[in-house]
Amino acid sequence: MVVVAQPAPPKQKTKAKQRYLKRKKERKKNKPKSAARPTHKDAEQSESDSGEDDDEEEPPLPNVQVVEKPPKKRQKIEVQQEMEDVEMDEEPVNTQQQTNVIPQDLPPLPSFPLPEHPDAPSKSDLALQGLDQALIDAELVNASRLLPIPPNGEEDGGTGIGEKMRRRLVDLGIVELFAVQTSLLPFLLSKGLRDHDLYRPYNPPRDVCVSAPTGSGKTLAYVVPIVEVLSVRIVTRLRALVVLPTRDLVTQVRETFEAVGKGRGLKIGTATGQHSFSHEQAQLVGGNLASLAGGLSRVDILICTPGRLIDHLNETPNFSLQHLRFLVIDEADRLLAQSFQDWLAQVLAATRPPSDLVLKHKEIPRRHDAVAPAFRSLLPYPVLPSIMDRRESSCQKLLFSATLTRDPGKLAALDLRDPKYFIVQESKDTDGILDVAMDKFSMPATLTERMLVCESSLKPLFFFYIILEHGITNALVFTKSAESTARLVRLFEFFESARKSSTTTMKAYSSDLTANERKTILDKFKAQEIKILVCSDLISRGIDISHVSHVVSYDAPIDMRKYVHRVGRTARAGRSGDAWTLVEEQEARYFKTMMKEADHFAKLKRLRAGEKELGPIRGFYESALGQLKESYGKT
Ligand SMILES: Nc1ncnc2c1ncn2[C@@H]1O[C@H](COP(=O)(O)OP(=O)(O)OP(=O)(O)O)[C@@H](O)[C@H]1O
Repeated sequence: MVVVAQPAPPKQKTKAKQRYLKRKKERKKNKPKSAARPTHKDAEQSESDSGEDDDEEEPPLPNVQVVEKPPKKRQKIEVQQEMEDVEMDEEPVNTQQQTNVIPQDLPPLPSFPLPEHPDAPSKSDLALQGLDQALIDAELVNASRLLPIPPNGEEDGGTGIGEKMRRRLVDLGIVELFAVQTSLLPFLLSKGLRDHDLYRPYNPPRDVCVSAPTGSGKTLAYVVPIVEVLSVRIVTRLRALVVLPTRDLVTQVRETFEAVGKGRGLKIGTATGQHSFSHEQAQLVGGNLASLAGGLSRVDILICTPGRLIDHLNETPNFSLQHLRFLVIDEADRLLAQSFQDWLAQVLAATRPPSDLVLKHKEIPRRHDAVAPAFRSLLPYPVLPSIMDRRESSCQKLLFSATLTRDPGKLAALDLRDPKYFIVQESKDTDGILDVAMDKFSMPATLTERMLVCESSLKPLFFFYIILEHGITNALVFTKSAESTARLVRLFEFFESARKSSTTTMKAYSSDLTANERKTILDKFKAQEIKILVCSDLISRGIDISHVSHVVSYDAPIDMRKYVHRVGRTARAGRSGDAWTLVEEQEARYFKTMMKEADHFAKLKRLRAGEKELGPIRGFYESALGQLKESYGKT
């Protein structure tokens, strides 16, 4: 059925529109006749309704009746709705028109790859960024490298050491050089030194940083060259200074110097605060004349802790570092972390000539090596070849550690001169430079590592279990404090008496004891009269006791450096060793993460102990615990 549309009633015009239409009519009237075209009234009407201001006349519309279809209102709204879903920001559009213009057979839009986020740089990439060039150029040394020492004859076999020293080493049972020594000795004992070339003011030596695993022979790597070089000296001056973090290490290194330097006439001194200050002063310097040129040293080599060194620098007359040919910082990362009175800055300043000092004639000794070359410009007369020649301090800094820091701030404080790095790595497959950059440490290949996760309240029981079950003796046991050490030893004594056993002797070694008590205990342990020594981290670094076959971390170490040094008390010099770590359940996650970050977790054997294992000794343990409570109650 066809419906004839009724014309819509005329709309009410606003005053503004009426004014507009009037002006429009007037404009049309004023137009020239030729330009005018016939218009259709309806068209004019619709145009004016649309509100467009257009002077162009519409072509005449045919006079037809308009037949309109019923409006598809609902459909239109739906389309509009869809559009809104898609483009929220756009103006509503004439959807009808739009659908009309989109051709149906368009090819699909090309798809572009999604924007990609660049991968975050790996930890290793980050570690290598901004790395010191000296570290990048490090000499990598394979830990398995050995070099036989020819005992007799002119040929040194590439070791760089003289005949006398070779004979001495062989006498000490050292018939081959360990990896770190194979590189360092020839480097430090370059040709010419044996021709009485003590100082090299015009061609000063390069400083050295060494990273090598625990027990790999770092001590001999500096003791041998120092003895070799200083043996040519005429006047006794303090020419080698070895700084170590603890008194026990000072004693140990002194013994090595004495053994290696036997028959060379070098005088060796120590300063640790173990003796009175005046006693130490009398050992180190002679004479009453203050500021005697070059100091008046009684020792060629001084081995000391940083605190006591600073005391002597500040308060001992005639104590001078102007002659230093070697400054050794062993356990360097630990010492550089120690800011005691800014010891390093004070030591370095003392090796350089002061700007305001001029030596007087009577102070000037006659022997040619009595005043260090770098200090000779202070003399009141020119010294050949010319006073204007630039002479640098010949003090060569040697840094050693199994966990060498790469902290640029700490290394910068050392003011290293053209440093040369040596990195000893256990495996050929690892990247030693990257490992140092990422604080991943090389361990002795002969070390076996185990961990045992335990309930914290039963930790002593687990500890006694591994001692008995695995026959642990000749062991160092590390705890977190002196108090914890004392308690564990006491509990073990009660445990042993409950078992009616006295085969295993266990003693505490801690800062609670006097220096003499500690020495006695350490000597007994070295003589194997004491089987197990329980200690805090006091002796976790550097201490070299060859028969230590086990290390137990009763309290798990809180950082990787501590772990490396503790476990490094065994498996030294190529011997095998076992390291155990007891990890409380609540610490397990942290400990595992620490190990994983150091790429070391896979090396750990994980062990368990349940009631089946612990049951047989639980009764003794509970009895010991009761006795311990009672004894603490009494005290
Ligand atoms: N060439 C060698 N031949 C035989 N034994 C050696 C040799 N070099 C060193 N040793 C012995 O190896 C042991 C470990 O040496 P040293 O104490 O110097 O290790 P280290 O690298 O300083 O360890 P740490 O990092 O724990 O201080 C010592 O007993 C030392 O006498």
